[in-house]
Amino acid sequence: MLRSAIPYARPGQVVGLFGGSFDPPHQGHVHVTLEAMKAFGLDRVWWLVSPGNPLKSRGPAPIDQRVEAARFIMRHPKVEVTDVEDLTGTRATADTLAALRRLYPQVRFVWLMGADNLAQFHKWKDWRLIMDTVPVGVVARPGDRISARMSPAARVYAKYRIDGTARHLLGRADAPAWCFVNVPMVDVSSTQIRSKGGWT
Ligand SMILES: Nc1ncnc2c1ncn2[C@@H]1O[C@H](COP(=O)(O)OP(=O)(O)OP(=O)(O)O)[C@@H](O)[C@H]1O
Ligand SMILES: O=C(O)c1ccc[n+]([C@@H]2O[C@H](COP(=O)([O-])O)[C@@H](O)[C@H]2O)c1
Repeated sequence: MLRSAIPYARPGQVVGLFGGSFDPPHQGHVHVTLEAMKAFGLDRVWWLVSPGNPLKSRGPAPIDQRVEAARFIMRHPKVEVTDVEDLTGTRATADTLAALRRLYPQVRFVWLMGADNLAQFHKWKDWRLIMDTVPVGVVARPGDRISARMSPAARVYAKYRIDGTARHLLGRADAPAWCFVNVPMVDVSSTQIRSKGGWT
């Protein structure tokens, strides 16, 4: 596979970063991307295909395979599928964000994730630093809306929550700021797909 060139963004643009294992990518990922772009006032979204989630013991399929599949499924002029963490040599999101902020000092980044990841967020390396550094956009996921809203991260950062009715302000908000959007949900996961034969 052709390695990604470092993606381009103009100074001042708001870029949503959507990190994931994408093992395999599916319509839930596409749905979250399009909803987040609309909801949070993003100029672009970069998919960060992870070399390996630091909290998952099971290694994913080879990154080239996941990037290729992601490019096949996610086709939108404002969305770019990247293997940026291979370029930066980072695994933990806090480290990836630090590297990207050094590389793009004039770009405004927003971290995007599904509700299941907000529920687990307090287990991530330097999670408070992430919250204090970039706005975070969270998209509803079947089964995880309540656990996300009651999660340690949601509670600790409760006063920095932007109400869903003001969601469009998130992209240009200063951190800490986060917003949970209760959009229509797509009930699909990579685990389900793998259990039905996965990539074949
Ligand atoms: N159907 C969905 N609705 C909302 N968010 C989703 C959905 N599927 C994935 N996401 C979000 O996409 C990001 C990447 O997820 P990931 O690639 O791990 O997919 P997954 O389906 O959760 O995989 P797995 O089942 O292997 O855990 C995460 O932030 C996750 O919360
Ligand atoms: O930084 C961490 O400690 C950390 C822990 C768990 C997940 N993440 C990131 O969260 C994103 C979603 O991961 P996943 O495996 O749920 O698709 C992906 O970019 C991971 O690198 C990051």
